[in-house]
Amino acid sequence: MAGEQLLKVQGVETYYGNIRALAGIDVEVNKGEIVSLIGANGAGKSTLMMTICGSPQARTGSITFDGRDITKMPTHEIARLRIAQSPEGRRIFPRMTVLENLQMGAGLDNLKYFHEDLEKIFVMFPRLKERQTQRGGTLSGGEQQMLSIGRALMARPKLLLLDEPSLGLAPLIVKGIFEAIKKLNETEGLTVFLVEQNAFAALKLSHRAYVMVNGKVTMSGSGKELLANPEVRAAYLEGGRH
Ligand SMILES: Nc1ncnc2c1ncn2[C@@H]1O[C@H](COP(=O)(O)OP(=O)(O)OP(=O)(O)O)[C@@H](O)[C@H]1O
Repeated sequence: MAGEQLLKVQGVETYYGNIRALAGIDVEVNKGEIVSLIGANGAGKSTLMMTICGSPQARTGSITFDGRDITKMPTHEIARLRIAQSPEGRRIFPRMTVLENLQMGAGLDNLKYFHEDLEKIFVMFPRLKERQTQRGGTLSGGEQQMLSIGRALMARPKLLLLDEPSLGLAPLIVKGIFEAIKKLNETEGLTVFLVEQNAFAALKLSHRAYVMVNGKVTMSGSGKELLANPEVRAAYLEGGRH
């Protein structure tokens, strides 16, 4: 049901050796929401995404997903609960074709929906349909991003985690990808947690957002509130495209 809590991150600390990358994070995502996490390089955004997926694991605090404690669950079990990730850098399989990459995303559980889901993704990203037989590694950056999102969607996620979908892409391509995310949310009720350096695009798209600085959440609010917030504007929006 829309509005119900789906993900709750409470007091999470994550370390790389002795270095504390997350210093007590509290974040919530409700069903049907698009929530974004913005912040500068090195703030810990990707680390939070990875911690939700169980690698690295949180040293303290708790992560609950769909009513289950996933804090110490191995990554493959977390994926089975239908959290799908489109990671930073896309990580598609470069030697496999577009179609094979999408098949890999579907996994064995979803084979019966394969053709239906594939058609949806081809409607969303017609470019992928045209390039079905092309190897992933030879796609353009934008096409690889579409493939990475498409592959994550083939898993029929309850929660889609997107790490920097706009990275290295031209503004027009970013616009197309963000519109596709918005449409998925509106038509299918897909819940999305998005990490972005492109704060303007992310805040415009999101129902709610968190600002992260040095491993801590320093601000949160609706996308609109944060877009209008002078501190956010000065730190993340001045000089940007808006
Ligand atoms: N594998 C690792 N080993 C050691 N330190 C790491 C590792 N990965 C990240 N860090 C450190 O943890 C901190 C948070 O990094 P993280 O990648 O989560 O930030 P980010 O907000 O996603 O940044 P960016 O936008 O640049 O990707 C940084 O100081 C980074 O150097």
